[in-house]
Amino acid sequence: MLIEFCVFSVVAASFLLKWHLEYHYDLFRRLGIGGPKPSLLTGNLREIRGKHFPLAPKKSLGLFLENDAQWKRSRNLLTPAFSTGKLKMMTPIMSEAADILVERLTDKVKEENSTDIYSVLQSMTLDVIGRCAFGLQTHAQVDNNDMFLVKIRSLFKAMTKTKIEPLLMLLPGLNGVVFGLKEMVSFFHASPVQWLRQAMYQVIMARRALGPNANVIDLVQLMLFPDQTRSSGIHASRGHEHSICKDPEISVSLSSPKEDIVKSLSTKPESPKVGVTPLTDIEIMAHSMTFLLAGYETSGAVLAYFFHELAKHPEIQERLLEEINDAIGKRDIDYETIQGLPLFDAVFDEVLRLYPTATFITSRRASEDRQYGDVKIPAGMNVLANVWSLHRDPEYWDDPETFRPERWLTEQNCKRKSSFTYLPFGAGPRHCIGMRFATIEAKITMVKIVQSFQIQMAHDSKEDLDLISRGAIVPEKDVKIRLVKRATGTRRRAVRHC
Ligand code: HEM
Repeated sequence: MLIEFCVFSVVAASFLLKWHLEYHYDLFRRLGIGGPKPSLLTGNLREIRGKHFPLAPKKSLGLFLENDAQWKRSRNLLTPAFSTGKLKMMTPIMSEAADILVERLTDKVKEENSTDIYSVLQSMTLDVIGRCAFGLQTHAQVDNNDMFLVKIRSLFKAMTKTKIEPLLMLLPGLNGVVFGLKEMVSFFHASPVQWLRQAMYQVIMARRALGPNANVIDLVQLMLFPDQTRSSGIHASRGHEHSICKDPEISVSLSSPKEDIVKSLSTKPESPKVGVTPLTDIEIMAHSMTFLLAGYETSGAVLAYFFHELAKHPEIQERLLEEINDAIGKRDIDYETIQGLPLFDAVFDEVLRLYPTATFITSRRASEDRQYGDVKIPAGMNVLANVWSLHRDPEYWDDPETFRPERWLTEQNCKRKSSFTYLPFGAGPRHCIGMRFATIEAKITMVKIVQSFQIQMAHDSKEDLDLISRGAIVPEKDVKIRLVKRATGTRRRAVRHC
């Protein structure tokens, strides 16, 4: 009897599991959404892994993770930090980082026939975001062992290597448990996330100690004291030493023993004002981490794609140089001078059309049931825009696989930017908050590079880059190019270290 009961239970459980999986995998068909037929055991996992799609596009911190009223409040509080005025103040920092890049590459040209530009650019974008966002004088460009660089690299490496995706695909209910466990592990072990949080925490504490009148205006300061920094004439910080600040009074070492960060951070906002509830320390830390990761990963990859395409198109480089000479001449590059460079803008737009690096983060949750033709989107469902395919769809683009910046110089294609067929930075109220920051950084860097070097394909360059997805779509390994120094380069700006 017991044996019969056991056999019956196993058979019944198998039928139930089969029914559950069939029902689960049938969702898209029921909603009228086409696509490859899922297998009973693995769903569409094979197709997804084969094409290197990411599985958790919205797993991040800060703004990425927030929704509805919470997101709206944060976005309102953070938006002024990216105003034209604030960005103008940050451009000298970007320009200085680009000068260091040129110097570093000048040295490399003497020694190497082929340079991996991707790793060099990652270091530069880390220095830029470190300084503009947190006033940190990271030295990633000149020191490969810079702790921020080491930790951030190991964080992204770990993200590439994750082996839990298949499990989460089969049992989506485990999502919360797995991420909770990961949080716990990172809390008790010195994971890169823990180290970076610790660093952010120390910046926040140091800045709180300095108060609203500290003579700096970076993102942390703007988040801590939005009202004070909004109206004042204070300027962008050129950065502090790794121990956070040169001021001995608030100097703190990032390698100091671990503290219970979450407990010691305030969860109540300081001095709440009528109408606006300022960000709490925990929120500021989450937003800081988001800016750090978003600013480092996407911008480094986009600049690497820029180099790669220019190496393949020397004629465009010469036209860019002409444009710089006509529009800027010997003047220094700043916020104003980079505005009048239409060909540069076109090249930037075309790079982002072919390589929309953040393609898999443009998603929205449906707030109500909607019907689009035969497709039904139920309330609560997450919908992801497949920007990569959209940007290469022959229905919208002539010769879509070809790098052709000229397409952006026609009025018809310029209009396309506002028609939801071109979405490198997303769209609507939730579009990338760092869009102008990233654009200015890329343009300043590339103007200085084109002024200083000819970019060529090296003997070991790849015609088509191998790409991987780890949240953003980034080069899998090196991006090899050859640089030849031009006769006249950029002048090194006078650097004010204070
Ligand atoms: C070339 C570089 C970059 C690209 C291609 C890029 C792209 C994107 C995209 C596609 C989104 C989603 C937009 C949507 O859902 O409509 C996004 C969101 C976001 N980006 Fe960027 N990004 C870049 C650089 C940056 C930088 C430098 C920062 C910060 C300094 C940043 C911070 C953010 C944040 C915080 C969000 C979330 C916005 C929200 O949900 O309100 N990004 N980005």
